[in-house]
Amino acid sequence: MATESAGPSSSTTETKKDKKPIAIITIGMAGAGKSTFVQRLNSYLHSLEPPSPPYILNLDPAVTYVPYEPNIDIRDTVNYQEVMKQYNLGPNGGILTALNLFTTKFDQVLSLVEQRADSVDYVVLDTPGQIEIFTWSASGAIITDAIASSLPTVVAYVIDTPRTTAPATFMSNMLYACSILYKTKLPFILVFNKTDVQPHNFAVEWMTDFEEFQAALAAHGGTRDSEGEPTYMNSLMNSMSLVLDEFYKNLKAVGVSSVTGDGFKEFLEAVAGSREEYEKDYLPELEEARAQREKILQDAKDDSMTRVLKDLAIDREKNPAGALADRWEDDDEEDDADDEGELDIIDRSEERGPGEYIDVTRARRHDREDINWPRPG
Ligand SMILES: Nc1nc2c(ncn2[C@@H]2O[C@H](COP(=O)(O)OP(=O)(O)OP(=O)(O)O)[C@@H](O)[C@H]2O)c(=O)[nH]1
Repeated sequence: MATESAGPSSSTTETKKDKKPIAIITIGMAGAGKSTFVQRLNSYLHSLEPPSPPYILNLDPAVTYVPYEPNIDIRDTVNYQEVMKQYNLGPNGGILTALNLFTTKFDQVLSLVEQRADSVDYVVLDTPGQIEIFTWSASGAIITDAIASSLPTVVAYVIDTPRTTAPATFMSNMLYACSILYKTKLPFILVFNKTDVQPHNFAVEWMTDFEEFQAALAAHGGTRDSEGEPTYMNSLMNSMSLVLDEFYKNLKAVGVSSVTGDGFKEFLEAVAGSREEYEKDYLPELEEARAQREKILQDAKDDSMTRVLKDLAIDREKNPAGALADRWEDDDEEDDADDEGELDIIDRSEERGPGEYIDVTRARRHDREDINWPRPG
């Protein structure tokens, strides 16, 4: 691929020292091309002048092959096949449980990402193929919130353009995107992928010109019943397209081909715009929510402390000799210090560890005492 000049967010315009990297969470239906997109984005960023290699996280425990070299790979931490066997789960339950287990260690992932904050411009997350496992699970929400609290974050919603040319499919895809936007409230980019097979201008027209979409809807079969009246589905889609018209105003849309590399410059421009959006809209809300959470936590702590001190005073009054026994065991403190040093997440770029799985089978039997996976809830 030809060497590109530095994109809008690369080091020419962003000083690594004063700008945090931006996190790109790649979400999309199975087969939309997420992994190929991440791979192309990776090679595009490497080809910039100067190169801007991203820090990549693979969060799909079930994927057999990823076309890029992730820095952190969920498969190094959780053995999805073992999780399925161990907890007697099917494929989707296995993926969800593996993601839940990984999420319990996500603070370690964050600290590894933060260590790289000075040297990378982009942190890219590839998510499981089963979109709902990430978008509608508690662990997906925890991971998204954790990343978004720590770095400017944007969601890249990858769409299989050739498969979305029918108005009804297009609309259901947009409704799904809409639900993710309102759930995460993060800056959002619609990435129309596979434009080498199907250019995405039809989608841009439908998003910008409501009447064009109505005409496409009317031209599609099944919109009128035998008496020539609009069908229920047709009326529903008409009303929903009006709702979506409002939603499109909050979105950026770009067309890319993950095969040829077309459109990646525009994608990075959209990402740069999203950073501003994150700082202007998302960050103030986040800080307010965080301050509120901290206040609630502090109030609860103060309340508990007051009650503990009160109980303690009563106890000491009744039993003055017992107060002498109120000491921490030295051993406990040592154990705590050991726990803090434990590190289970592997950064592949620092330490190669093929086969370094955390074997949940053994972990449950306590062969490895440093790892204590919780039971999936
Ligand atoms: N023509 C064309 N094919 C693409 C493009 N991007 C991805 N593909 C193909 O689409 C198929 C699915 O791509 P993946 O990257 O595996 O899709 P995914 O969304 O990661 O799939 P899951 O792992 O199921 O989530 C593969 O056969 C890719 O080669 C593209 O831009 N153009």
